[in-house]
Amino acid sequence: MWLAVITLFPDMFHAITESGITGRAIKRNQVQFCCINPRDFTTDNYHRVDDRPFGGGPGMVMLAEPLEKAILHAKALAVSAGYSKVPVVYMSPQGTTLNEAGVKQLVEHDGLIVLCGRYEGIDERIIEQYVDQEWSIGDYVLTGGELPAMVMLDSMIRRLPDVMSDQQSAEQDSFVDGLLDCPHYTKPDVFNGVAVPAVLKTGHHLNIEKWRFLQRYQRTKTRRPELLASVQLTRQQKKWLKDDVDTALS
Ligand SMILES: O=C(NCc1ccc(CNCc2ncc[nH]2)cc1)c1csc2nc[nH]c(=O)c12
Repeated sequence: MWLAVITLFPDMFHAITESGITGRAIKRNQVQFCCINPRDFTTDNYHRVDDRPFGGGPGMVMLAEPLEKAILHAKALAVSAGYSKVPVVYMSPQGTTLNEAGVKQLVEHDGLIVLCGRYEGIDERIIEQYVDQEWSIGDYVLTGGELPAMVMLDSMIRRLPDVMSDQQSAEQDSFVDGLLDCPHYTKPDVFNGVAVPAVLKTGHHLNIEKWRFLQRYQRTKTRRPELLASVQLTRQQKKWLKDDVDTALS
């Protein structure tokens, strides 16, 4: 996947390019990643990327011209890399709140240009003339769009084929079927006097799968009941639930 990020703080992106699964995917060239700094497209002596808002008010607004040049440069890079229609995504508090469905849609594209704002935001004419989608990562205020961009890109990159060591673990992600995750345990058997649930050491895979499902269902029901509305249970899972209720009532 071809990715270009437009940002005043390219060094921040070392967090995803230099380590972990995302760093490996970039090193393996499963992802082509670059940062483009609007400041490199300024022509004034002060390399201005922002200015005061028309109409007054606090803070500054990112200037349209350096952003436009950066976007056009990113589009030119995409074309020369063989990608024609590359959407422009703007990370914005006014955007749609990102979720797994949104990530799935985004990672279907061959290429993406991600625009990160700072200050109070960017000149509205850039949004009107160049932005295809606006995404937020939640209703809390941050200092810029870079961390939201990294959150979104991390979630996208792990979904690319052959990026996750065990594709299955990616598919079984709790958010894929809508349920929260079950508890996980590893050595030692007993930690501070607390033992691992016995079923996990039986090697009885069906019982283990049943236990894990019931844990996930119970956790979702207790912590995020609203998620249950969009959960599709398999016939087997429905039977396990029935068994569990019968056992509880017996
Ligand atoms: O650029 C981002 N944030 C920087 C930022 C923060 C505050 C303001 C000023 N807003 C004034 C206002 N808001 C409502 C009414 N008046 C502008 C820009 C950002 C990108 S995606 C995302 N997702 C979750 N949270 C985020 O902050 C972000």
